[in-house]
Order: sequence, then structure tokens, then C-alpha cells
Amino acid sequence: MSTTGKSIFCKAAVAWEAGKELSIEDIEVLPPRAHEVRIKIYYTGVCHTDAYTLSGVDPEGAFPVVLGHEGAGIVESVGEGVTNVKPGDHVIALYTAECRECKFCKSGKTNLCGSVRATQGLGLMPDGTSRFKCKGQDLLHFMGCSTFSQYTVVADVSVVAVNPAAGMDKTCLLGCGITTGYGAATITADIKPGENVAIFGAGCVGLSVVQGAVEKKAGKIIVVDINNKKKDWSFKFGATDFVNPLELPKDTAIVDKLIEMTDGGCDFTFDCTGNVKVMRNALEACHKGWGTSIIIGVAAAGQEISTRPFQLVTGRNWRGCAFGGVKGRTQLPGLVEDYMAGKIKVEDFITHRYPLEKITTAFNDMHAGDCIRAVINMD
Ligand SMILES: NC(=O)C1=CN([C@@H]2O[C@H](COP(=O)(O)OP(=O)(O)OC[C@H]3O[C@@H](n4cnc5c(N)ncnc54)[C@H](OP(=O)(O)O)[C@@H]3O)[C@@H](O)[C@H]2O)C=CC1
Ligand SMILES: N[C@@H](CCC(=O)N[C@@H](CSC=O)C(=O)NCC(=O)O)C(=O)O
Ligand SMILES: [Zn+2]
Ligand SMILES: [Zn+2]
Repeated sequence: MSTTGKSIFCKAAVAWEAGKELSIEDIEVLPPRAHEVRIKIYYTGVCHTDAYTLSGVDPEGAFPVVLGHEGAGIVESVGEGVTNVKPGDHVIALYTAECRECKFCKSGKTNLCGSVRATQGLGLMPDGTSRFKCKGQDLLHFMGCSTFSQYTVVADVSVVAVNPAAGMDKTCLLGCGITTGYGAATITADIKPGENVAIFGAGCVGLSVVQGAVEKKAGKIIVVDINNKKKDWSFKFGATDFVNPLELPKDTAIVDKLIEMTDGGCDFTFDCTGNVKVMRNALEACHKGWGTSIIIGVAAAGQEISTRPFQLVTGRNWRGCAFGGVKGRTQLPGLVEDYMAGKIKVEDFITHRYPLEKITTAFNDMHAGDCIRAVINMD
């Protein structure tokens, strides 16, 4: 029997309060309105940003909410006026929308899109309402995706159809972590052959920067991580060097070590930790005159970055990117093809797999240090 135009009742992991475990609930998912798409989510990754928001340190965090933003599924139904996807399409949800009509989209300078960002940040659909109900109350959406639900509703600008031959347990990871790191190296930095790079933090995002740096034929690809378990992972993805700052001699700072290893500093550094002290080190490890440090990590409310202005006066550049600078609707299908052609590793990032009921275990795994990505089977 068709579900089009009707509510769907399904399971979702609900975050009722900051700092509390997710709870598996029966929820109601309302039908998509105009320019909205309802998706049956098959798989979702668990990104550190989900844990960050659940912990309560996200200035935009609001509850109760259905978290999750790294999901792949199949379109169940669409609202009036949707032309970019249709029922049956295999899709990836996009937390960085692409409307192709706003000032940002038309600028050619950024992948950020202004079309739905304001309501997205409030946890609402573009018309200011929610499509989720549970126990008599509305649940908020998250990052325009809410992939920790068996069904979700997203704006049409926040979804892209991809090759249906690609396994959704893999393509879900292209919805955030892998694309973010790979795009940061290949699009935002656009590393040139021989350039030296340092990546701080070897999680899914950092290792994906490594993968992108290898693709761009970087010179030295130095991973900096305080966890020695990340050494083998770094070399597996193509790093040339691994440095644990906690193991340097007492009088050697990580910045000095990197400057020495790269004959004056790195061409590019990437923060993939969200730690503002690390961000400063990453900037100061850049080569005088031209080095660029790219902030990817997300820092807690109240955290600020600082350095001596002289670091910038003397030609270092400080910037950042969201989703690696990748335009989701335009570029993500191509990344899926690259994965299918064996040009981008995806399976290698999956260290844990769980059913929806075990999603809290996936959150706990993230803090244990040996989890790169956990993939949740939503079925
Ligand atoms: N800008 C964007 O678009 C996006 C941003 N993010 C953000 O990127 C960051 C990385 O995400 P993800 O890869 O999933 O996270 P992970 O936690 O998996 O990776 C972070 C890594 O950094 C290591 N680390 C922690 N502190 C330090 C330190 N002081 N010096 C060096 N290494 C350190 C961690 O070690 P340990 O294993 O011991 O914890 C871990 O290996 C997060 O802040 C996330 O929120 C994620 C996706 C998109
Ligand atoms: N809500 C936080 C900021 C969180 C943040 O920076 N998110 C990244 C993506 S992280 C993915 O895992 C992002 O895309 N930022 C750009 C955006 O428009 O949100 C806060 O308020 O500090
Ligand atoms: Zn993410
Ligand atoms: Zn736009």
C-alpha cells in the first residue's frame, strides 16, 4: 500500500536532552510538503559532530532532536515542485545544501548555500515547522538531515541522487567525513605536487585529508596525533610520516618539529581535531610567506582561536571549510563514481557496524580511540 501523502510510523534514535544517551523511539514522520523529500534511510554513519552536539557544547544544539547527518537511503515520496529527485532514487542527504540560486551558490567562491541555513540551524524545515512527532511533541531536525531515523524529510536542495549500484553502507560515509577531508585537500587546498602538508588528528576526516593529499601527489604528508594507534592507520592511507607530539623531547615543540621536517614550514596544514590550541599550532607550522592552515574541526561554544598577528603579517593564511568545499548536488555524484572506480577508499574507514538499537555503543566506541567510523544499519 502506498505511503505517499501519509504519515509513516518508524523507529528513530531520539536525543531528548544534552548529555543523555539516545533513546530508540517510535516516531511519526509526516509527509513531505512542497520542495521536500521523504527518504527511507538504509545506513548512517556516526560522525564526531553528532557526539559534539549531543554533548551539549554546540551553540546551535537544541533538543529534543533526531541527530545524524551522514546518511544514505532511497526516496520514498516527494512534495510538490520537487524536480531533482524522484521516488526510488538512491540518495545521500546533504547538510550543506546547494540551491544554485542564492548569492553563495552563484558566487562561484564557496560551497556554502544560504537557502535553508537559517531554519536548518534552528532544527526546522524551511517553512519553520518539524516533520517529526513523538509522544505528543515535535522533534527537531538536525543539520537538515536527521539520518538517525528510519525515515526522514529533507529540503529538496539538501539531497542528491547517486549511482544506485553503489552500496549505501558505503555512500553514507560520503555524506560527511570522507568527503570533508578529501575535499579539503583536493578542492579547498587544491594541493600541488610536491607540496608538504601536515594533518592534525587522524580520525575519519584527517585520514581522508591524507587520502586527498596522496591523490594530489603531495610531498611530505605528516600526520600529527596524540594516539599512537593512529600511526598504522595513517601509513595505511598514505602518510609519509607520523608524529606524536606527546613523545617529542621536552624542549621540542610540535611547531618546531614540523618546521624542521619541512625545511621552513608546511605549505598546508589541516586541523581535524576541533581543539583551538591545535589550530594555533597548525597555523604556526605553516611556511612563512605562503603557508595556509585550514580549520576543519568544530570547536565547542565559547572557544576562540588566537595567534600573534605577526603570523599573518608574515604571510601565513588562516581559513576553514565545511564539507571540504564540495558542492553536494554538483560534485558528490562524481565522488561516488570515483569510489566505484576504486579511486577513493571508503570501506577502509568502517571499523564498526551496528543495528539502530546499538547506536549508543557506536557513540561510546568513538571515545575509545580505535573507531574510525561506525556504520548503523537502519533497517
Ligand atoms: N568542517 C566540517 O565540515 C566538518 C568538521 N568535522 C569535525 O572534524 C573533527 C574531526 O572529526 P572526526 O575525524 O570524525 O573525529 P575523530 O575524533 O575521529 O578524529 C580526531 C582525531 O584527533 C585526535 N586528537 C585529539 N586531540 C588531539 C591533539 N591535541 N593533537 C593531535 N590529535 C588529536 C584524536 O585522537 P583520539 O583517537 O585519542 O581521540 C583523533 O584521532 C571534529 O571536530 C568534527 O566535529 C567533521 C566533519 C565535517
Ligand atoms: N553548530 C556549530 C557549528 C558546527 C559546524 O561547524 N558544522 C560544520 C559541519 S560539521 C560536520 O560534521 C559546518 O558545515 N559548518 C558550516 C555551517 O553552515 O554549519 C556552531 O554553531 O558553532
Ligand atoms: Zn559530520
Ligand atoms: Zn544556494
